Amino acid sequence: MLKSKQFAGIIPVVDYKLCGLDVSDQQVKREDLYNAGKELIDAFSAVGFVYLTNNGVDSSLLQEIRDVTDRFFNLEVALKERYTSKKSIFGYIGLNKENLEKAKPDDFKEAFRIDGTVFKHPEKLPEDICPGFRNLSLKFMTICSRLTERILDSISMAMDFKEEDSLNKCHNLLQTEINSSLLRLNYYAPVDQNILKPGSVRLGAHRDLGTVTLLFQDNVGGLQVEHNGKYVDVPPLQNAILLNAGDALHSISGGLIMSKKHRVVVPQEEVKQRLTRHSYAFFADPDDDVMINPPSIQNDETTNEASLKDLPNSMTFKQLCTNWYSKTRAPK
Ligand SMILES: O=C(O)CCC(=O)C(=O)O
Ligand SMILES: [Fe+2]
Repeated sequence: MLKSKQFAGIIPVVDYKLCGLDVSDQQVKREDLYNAGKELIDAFSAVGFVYLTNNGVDSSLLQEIRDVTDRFFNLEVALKERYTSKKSIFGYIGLNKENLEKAKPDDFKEAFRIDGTVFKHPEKLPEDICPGFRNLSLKFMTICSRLTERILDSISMAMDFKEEDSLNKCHNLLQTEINSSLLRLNYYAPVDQNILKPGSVRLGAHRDLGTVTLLFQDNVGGLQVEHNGKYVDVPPLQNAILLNAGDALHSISGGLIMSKKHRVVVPQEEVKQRLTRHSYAFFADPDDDVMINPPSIQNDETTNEASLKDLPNSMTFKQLCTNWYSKTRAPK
């Protein structure tokens, strides 16, 4: 039974005011973390997604991030491509350069990926062509990590995990190069029907592979989640962060928490097609050396899940990413 009283469409809404970042580490109460955790788990096990309101992330920071990303993505392609890395997934990725859903044309989006290596190598950020990018993105990543720690505490307590098995113990190394957690700044340009291939999506259907994703989206819409065999709209909710569980949390929770497929479609209305869509996704992953079971096969035609059968029952998260995800999915 879902305890949440409020919903946005089918997405339960959890009020995090007693646990959000406005409350200091010293003041936050275990009981409040536990109660919120119970609501999160209810939502994750029913729909896989939940909106978190009163989370303490400052809306003026989000506006600054939006301004700086608008400035960056509006630069000439050749300038942005100076920040595309050939060796890693860090940096700029151009329009139609990725494909999360093999049956569809390439994803109609641009993005900039920032992982934990940035704290040692801030020169990987495009500060010279986009002043302000560096400080803002580092600040934003730090805030996302802090909120993630609270959320993982809430979930661990509500799951009755022992202190030594808590989710935060598996995410000790957030913001380092031995944890693959990542901030992806997504920029979905206005859709030009003349160049769009039939069947195009802004982001192909996929499941997230880590523990929990914090998604900040504007009010344009287009995100859909698979629910009871159908794709259902996720209506934007102002000032709320959308959380969704990934495959790693599905495994760690013994299958209780659902990692649901989702996608971003091109809006039907022409007025909406002419809008730019912004979203920022912070993907929290377990540390590289955390032992994890491969997710149970979820009948997912978008990836080659059959290859899961060849995997051992338990391996490190890093091995899982290298042996399976990198062969079956586009990088997150
Ligand atoms: O842009 C969005 O709203 C969804 C992004 C997403 O699902 C992802 O980045 O994994
Ligand atoms: Fe996703």
